[in-house]
Amino acid sequence: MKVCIVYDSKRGSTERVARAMEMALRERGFEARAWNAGQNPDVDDCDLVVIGAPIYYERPLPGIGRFIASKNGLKGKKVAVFILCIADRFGKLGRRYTERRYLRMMTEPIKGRIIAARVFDGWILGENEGTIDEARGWIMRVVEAFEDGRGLGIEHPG
Ligand SMILES: Cc1cc2nc3c(=O)[nH]c(=O)nc-3n(C[C@H](O)[C@H](O)[C@H](O)COP(=O)(O)O)c2cc1C
Repeated sequence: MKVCIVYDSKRGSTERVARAMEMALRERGFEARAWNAGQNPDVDDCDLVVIGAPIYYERPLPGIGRFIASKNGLKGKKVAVFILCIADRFGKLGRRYTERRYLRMMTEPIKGRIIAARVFDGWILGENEGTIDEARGWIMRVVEAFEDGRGLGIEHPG
């Protein structure tokens, strides 16, 4: 099975998370590759496409939307989506907000089948090691769900 991770990132944290996922998958023997959305990778032969972006000024970085649009909404693909942001830190309201606004902006243009969506706690200065651990764990559970034909639903930090 081949997993393609496509991300956008301005200050590097989303790239770091995408690379951690790529490495975790490869360690377990999966074929996995991470690309910046600007490279516009061909994902036709990918079984699972993982899409990730950070939130800036209330919206995902636009490179990821351009990528999704350029692939006809990833129609016919199984897709997992993740975002990095900080709004999730603000209790129940923050969690609801990240789902209803941020994740929705990621998922709405996708025409493929979304099997998992995940909010990660981002960072501005100083890597968030907890996020890296959670990313490694999440991607393995996503792949298991894919193999079992299940969906994982929406998950938040912690
Ligand atoms: C200028 C700026 C604006 C941001 N705007 C938001 C925002 O509107 N909502 C939010 O939850 N996080 C916001 N963040 C937090 C980022 O999403 C977080 O730092 C993320 O990890 C950055 O990803 P990157 O390093 O891949 O660019 C902002 C961060 C910066 C520096």
